[in-house]
Order: sequence, then C-alpha cells, then structure tokens
Amino acid sequence: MEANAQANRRIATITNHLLPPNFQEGGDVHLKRVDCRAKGGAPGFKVAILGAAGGIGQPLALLMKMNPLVSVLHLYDVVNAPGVTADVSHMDTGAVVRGFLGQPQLESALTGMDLVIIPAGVPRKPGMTRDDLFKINAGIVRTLCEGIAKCCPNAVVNLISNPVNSTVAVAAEVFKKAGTYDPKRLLGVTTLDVVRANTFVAEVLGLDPREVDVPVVGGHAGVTILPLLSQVKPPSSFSPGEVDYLTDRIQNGGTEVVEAKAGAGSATLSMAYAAAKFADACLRGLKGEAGVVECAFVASEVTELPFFATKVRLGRAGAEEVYQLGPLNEYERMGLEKAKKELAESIQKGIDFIRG
Ligand SMILES: NC(=O)C1=CN([C@@H]2O[C@H](COP(=O)(O)OP(=O)(O)OC[C@H]3O[C@@H](n4cnc5c(N)ncnc54)[C@H](O)[C@@H]3O)[C@@H](O)[C@H]2O)C=CC1
Ligand SMILES: O=C([O-])CC(=O)C(=O)O
Repeated sequence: MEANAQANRRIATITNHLLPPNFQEGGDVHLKRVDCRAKGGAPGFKVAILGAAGGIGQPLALLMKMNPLVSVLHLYDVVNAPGVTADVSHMDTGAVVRGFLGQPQLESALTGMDLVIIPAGVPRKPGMTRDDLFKINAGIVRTLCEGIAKCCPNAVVNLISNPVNSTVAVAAEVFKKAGTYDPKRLLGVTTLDVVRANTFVAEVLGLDPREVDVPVVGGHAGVTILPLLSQVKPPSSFSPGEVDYLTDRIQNGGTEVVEAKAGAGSATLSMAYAAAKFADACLRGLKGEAGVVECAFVASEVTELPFFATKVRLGRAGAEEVYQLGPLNEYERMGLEKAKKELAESIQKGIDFIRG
C-alpha cells in the first residue's frame, strides 16, 4: 500500500535554473531540487520572449530553443510560464531555458538579455481592426518597455504586439523618457507580411516560395501594408488583375486568418515562424554576419514619417542601414500616399499615449 502511495505521489525533479527564486521543496506535487554540474558557458546570445505562453509565444519559444545562436532563453508571461518552460526545456538543444511568471519576475527575466521579442498582448477577433487592440496592448507594451529600459537598455527589441504601427511609437517614447532610446535597436516585426507575400506571389508565378523575394514596405495594417510587386525577385511581370488580387490578399492576410479562426484568435503559427526567422536575422547581424537584410518597421528618414517599414541591413548595432524605397510604379505611388495617411495617424496615437 505504502509503495503504491509512493508511486502515485508525483515527484518532479527540477534543476536549479528552472526554479523560481522563492521555491520550497514539498507540497502535493513533490518537486526536488537537484544541483547539476555547471555547463561550460556555451557561447551564444541571451534571448527573452515576453508573452511566451501565448499563441505566438509557445511555438516561438520552441523555434528559439532550436536556434543554435541562442545560449540562454528566458520565457516570461503573466500566466502559464512555468509549464511552457518545463516543456520546452526538455528539448535536447543547446539553449538553457528559464521561466519567469508575473510582474515581480519581469526584471529577472530581462537582466542581461541581448534580444527581447515581444508577442505579449490581446489578439483580434472577427470584425475588429488591429487599432481596436490599442487600448489594452499599448499599456502592456509600455510596462514591458519600462522593464527593458531599466534592465537591458542595450538589447535589440523585436516588437510584435499589435497595432505595430502604434506600439513601436509607444516603445520609442518610453525609451526616450528613460534616456535609453537607440532607434537602431527598436524594430517592429513585419516579417509575416513578407512571408505571406512570398507565398502568394510564388503561387501565382508557379515557383517555390523559397526562391521568391517580395519587398513589403509601409506598416503592418490594411492599406499601410504595401507590397512592391514591381521589385519582386526573380524579376516578374503581373497583369493588372494579378496585381489587384495579390495586393488585396497580402494586405488582408491577417484578416483572412482571423476570420478562418472564427473567434479563436489570429495568426500564431505562421507568425511564430516569421518572428523566429526575423530574430535569427537579428542574431546573425549581432554576431557580425555581413549582408543580413530584412524588412522591418523602424525609425526612418525614407519618408516624412518618423517610422516606416523598408528593407534594413541588420548588424552588430541593430538596424544599421535603412534602405530607400527604390523605383515605384504609378500603382505603388498611389498606394504609398494612402499608406502614409493612415500611418501618420497611427504613429501619432502611439506618441500621444506616452506624452499625453
Ligand atoms: N506583428 C505581427 O505580424 C503580428 C502580431 N500579432 C499580435 O501579437 C499579439 C499576441 O498574439 P497571440 O499570441 O495570438 O495572443 P495570445 O492571447 O494567444 O497570447 C498573448 C500572451 O500575452 C500574455 N500577456 C498579456 N499581458 C501580458 C503582460 N503584461 N506581460 C507579459 N505577457 C502578457 C498573455 O498572458 C498571453 O499568454 C497580439 O497583439 C497580436 O495582434 C499577431 C500576429 C502577427
Ligand atoms: O491580423 C492580425 O490581427 C494579426 C496580424 O497582425 C497578422 O496576422 O498579420
């Protein structure tokens, strides 16, 4: 009987690096502390994911755990971080995984990080615009960026939380207020627009999407998402009907997923893929690899707006070079005017949120 009782009693053995600072042995589920021999400090970058237990956060944690450039992976959320951390930490890849739960652990999650990826915040439901998320998500982004300014002011920040067209301005204002703002290190993630554009254009051209490169500029919402089909590689021409179809599908790709999920959220898996691809590019840049170029929503002088998405070259300092738009056709010039009008308002909304 006693043997059975013992067998039924769940005993989990958790290594020190997974334990919260206030851990005590015992309780219904018996957690045992085990001291492991220290690992010989694998070289690599320290990466934190804020919002790691969410729809994007979980698959993104999995993908970052698989990235050989990552030596330490911090998973922070206000719910369920210990479970996701225990799960991902069993993967036999190099990165050491640590979990952090709730605001009191935010500073520990951020201290020493080289790259912070932020998919924290509420997603859309059918009928909502990304801007409808502003009220909740701007506050979340403010709190998290205050933590970054305090604990890892030199980290590169990949901001995913919507509306990106406004939250990047919120983050910039928080960093300015704290005196830590470095425009090269704050990047709004628009990679999913490029990923979608590559996929849809490849379908139309009958090519493998891995061979296709579509620059997508502007911002990350509706008409602000501006695919430059005249600059597609390999060089391709499209009929007016194809241009209309592709532009509309790329601009509304997010809504396509929101409607298909019918209330269960927005893109998570393709977004985690896109975020992991972009984070990997940032890490390769930080490492000093030459010629790493991705589209991102950054501080920019390409237009009269303070932020704009274009191709940027990623290096040791973050977005080291912001590329010009290149030649646009008439259709794209008209799209650019529409995009700038909406973008200007969204950016101002983010600035006003902090400046009041
Ligand atoms: N930039 C882009 O291309 C895309 C952006 N998104 C946006 O990403 C965000 C997250 O989307 P999902 O993962 O699907 O949402 P989700 O609701 O599944 O996950 C969000 C996570 O954030 C956490 N969270 C909430 N407040 C927090 C706080 N103060 N600190 C830390 N974590 C907090 C939640 O507990 C949850 O685990 C949304 O705003 C969504 O609109 C989504 C797809 C693409
Ligand atoms: O559409 C949404 O709400 C999520 C998102 O940004 C995207 O999938 O592009």
